[in-house]
Formats: sequence, C-alpha cells, structure tokens
Amino acid sequence: METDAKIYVAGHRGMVGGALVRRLRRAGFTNLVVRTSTELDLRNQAAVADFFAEEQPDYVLLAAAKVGGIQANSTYRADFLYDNLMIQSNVLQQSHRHGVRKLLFLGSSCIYPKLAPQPIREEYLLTGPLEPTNEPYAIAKIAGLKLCEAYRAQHGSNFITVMPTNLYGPGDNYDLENSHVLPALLRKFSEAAAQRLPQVTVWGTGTPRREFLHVDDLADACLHLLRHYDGALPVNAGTGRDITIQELADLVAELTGYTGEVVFDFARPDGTPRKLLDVSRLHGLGWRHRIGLRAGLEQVLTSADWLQATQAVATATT
Ligand SMILES: NC(=O)C1=CN([C@@H]2O[C@H](COP(=O)(O)OP(=O)(O)OC[C@H]3O[C@@H](n4cnc5c(N)ncnc54)[C@H](OP(=O)(O)O)[C@@H]3O)[C@@H](O)[C@H]2O)C=CC1
Ligand SMILES: C[C@H]1O[C@H](OP(=O)(O)OP(=O)(O)OC[C@H]2O[C@@H](n3cnc4c(=O)[nH]c(N)nc43)[C@H](O)[C@@H]2O)[C@@H](O)[C@@H](O)C1=O
Repeated sequence: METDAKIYVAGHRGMVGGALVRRLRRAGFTNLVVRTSTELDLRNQAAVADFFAEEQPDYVLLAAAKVGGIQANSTYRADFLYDNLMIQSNVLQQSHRHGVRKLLFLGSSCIYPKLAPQPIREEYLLTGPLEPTNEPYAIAKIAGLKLCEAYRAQHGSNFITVMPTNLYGPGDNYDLENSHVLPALLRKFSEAAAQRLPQVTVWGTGTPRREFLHVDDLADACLHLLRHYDGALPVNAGTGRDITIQELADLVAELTGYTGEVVFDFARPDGTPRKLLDVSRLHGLGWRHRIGLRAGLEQVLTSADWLQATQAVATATT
C-alpha cells in the first residue's frame, strides 16, 4: 500500500474508525477521506453512489455501523438490522462498481452460534442458532460477510472480513443503557467511587464470559491485514483470553478505587454465555495483540478521552 493511496474510512468519528484514522496517520497515510453521517448517510443509496463517483477511493475501511450493547441490540432490533444492511450493501456495491482495490469489512464475534464450541473458529459460522438479544445485528453482519464473499467469487473483488471480539478504548460510548459492558462499568464504578455510593448494580448473573480487545490493537490488526492478507476467509480478532463479568466488575472496582458492594440484577439479560475467539488464523498471519486488559483499562482511565467523556456526562446530568 503506497502512503499516498486514497483511503475512505467510513465511521471515522466512532471508536473503531477513530482508531483506524490514528493508526493510518501514524503509518504515514495522508490521503484519508472521511464523512460524518450527517454529511453522508450511508443508508442512502443515491448519496453513496454520488460520493464514490466523486471521491473514487483506492481503499475502503467500513467501520460505520449501528452499534451498541446488549440492551440497545435487543431494543432497537429493526434499526440494527435495517441500518446495517443498508450501510454495508451501499458501500460494498459502490466499492465494486468503482473498482476499489481493497475493502475491509468489520463483522463481530456475535455472528457465531450462541452455543458454539469454544474457542470459536471461523468455520463455526452458520452451524447453530444465534443469541436472541443480538440476532438482527448478527444477521446483518453475516449478510455483510456473505456479500463480501459473493463479490469476491463473482467479480474477483478484494474484500476482506475481520470479526473482532468485544472492543474498548478511546471514543467509546459511555451511555448507561446503550453502551457495551466495559464502558458502562467504568462509568458506574468511577461515579460510585467519587460519590461513595454503597452499591453498584451489574446486569445479569455475572457468569457470562467475555473477551476484550483494545481498539488500538484492533486498528493495528486491520492495517496488518490490509498489508498482508488478500484471502476470502474471515479472520477473528481478539486476545484469546476471556473473563467472567463478575471478574471484570472486580477488576474495574479495583482500578477505580471502589470499595462498596457489587449487586447483580438478574432481571437483565446475560446474552451469550461465552464467545471466546480462536485467533490462530490471525496469529498465523503474523499478528498478536499487545495491550493486556489491565494495562488497557489503566490507559483508558488516565486518558484525555476518558476525562472529556466523564466531564460531558457530569455536565449533562447536572
Ligand atoms: N464496539 C465493539 O465492541 C465492536 C465493534 N465492532 C464493529 O466495529 C465497527 C465500528 O464499531 P464502533 O466504532 O464501536 O461503533 P461506533 O458507534 O463508535 O461508531 C459507528 C460509526 O458509524 C457511523 N454511522 C452510523 N450510522 C451511519 C450512517 N447511517 N451513515 C454514516 N455513518 C454512520 C457513525 O458516524 P457519525 O459519528 O458521523 O454519526 C459512527 O461514527 C462496526 O462495524 C461494529 O460492528 C465489532 C465488534 C465489537
Ligand atoms: C460486541 C457485542 O456486544 C453485544 O453483546 P454482549 O457482549 O452481550 O454485550 P454487552 O457488552 O452489552 O454485555 C456483555 C455482558 O455484560 C453484562 N453486563 C453487566 N453489566 C452491564 C452493563 O451495565 N451494561 C451492559 N451493556 N452490559 C452489562 C451483560 O448483561 C452481558 O452479559 C452484542 O449485542 C453485539 O453488539 C456485539 O457484537
């Protein structure tokens, strides 16, 4: 990849898109094209066609999507299915029409069957029923992956697909209802520590296991795959290690200095019991994660992004 190649990063204001932009800039890529969703709604077929005709990018990184945690996925089911189907269909079709040299599509570990054998290998896709809380999102992501495969098979398009585990890092969403577990716990425990609250409520039973990858590691993995991988097979991206939600809550309590009680709200869904990714394909391609969970969380809690996000939340609630 030449450093003056024109790269469209879709979703650059999001957590993953932001990390991709930072990583690409650090690697010397200067010709980045970005649009906010207000400037370009990727669900709009005609607008996406006009954009590609005007910009003619060489590479496309598709990090724009409707994204959220277990509650958002379960509540806004139509939006998660419709928005994601439209965004990816429009971007993939125009990337094909305009002869984009390579496209990277981001799926998710939730595309695999709810009770898949662990760790989850890429070939377990479509071998069993999905987790109901995020079935619409998973169906959309599976359709995206299959569309990449189909463009490659029918037209020879170099569309590659990456399936990340649960991510965290700068640019995360700290909304208490719609976010993923890690940002939610960081906020709940740090607020409880500051206000000396006697209890923090964690959703579900605390027994589900989750794997967490720092978003800067994911961005690095994506650049590695852009440079070194042209295959049809999807590639899992994770650390190969997971922990229970109870262990995660204990870790976040320790890091935020919270010493009160942790209670579990059994009325909230657990979701998938476990979704540890088998990352041997990615390791075989020469990439491994660098940022462990404790170090990654310490980095988040001392970052300018965290201070900004928590100040914005404090201002909005006073
Ligand atoms: N977060 C996670 O834990 C995981 C994420 N992923 C995948 O990574 C990708 C990025 O996720 P993440 O960065 O966390 O998500 P974010 O919610 O942080 O960012 C999503 C971005 O998508 C853009 N977007 C949403 N709808 C539209 C639209 N209609 N038109 C144009 N742009 C739109 C938004 O743009 P704007 O800000 O301009 O409105 C936003 O910046 C997704 O494909 C997701 O499935 C996969 C596994 C785990
Ligand atoms: C990345 C992935 O993210 C989603 O799947 P998920 O991993 O189930 O999502 P989550 O991070 O929101 O929850 C993980 C676990 O944690 C528990 N939990 C405890 N306390 C809080 C809490 O306060 N908030 C949240 N959100 N969860 C909590 C929660 O009950 C669950 O057991 C997919 O929908 C899909 O979008 C996807 O691809």
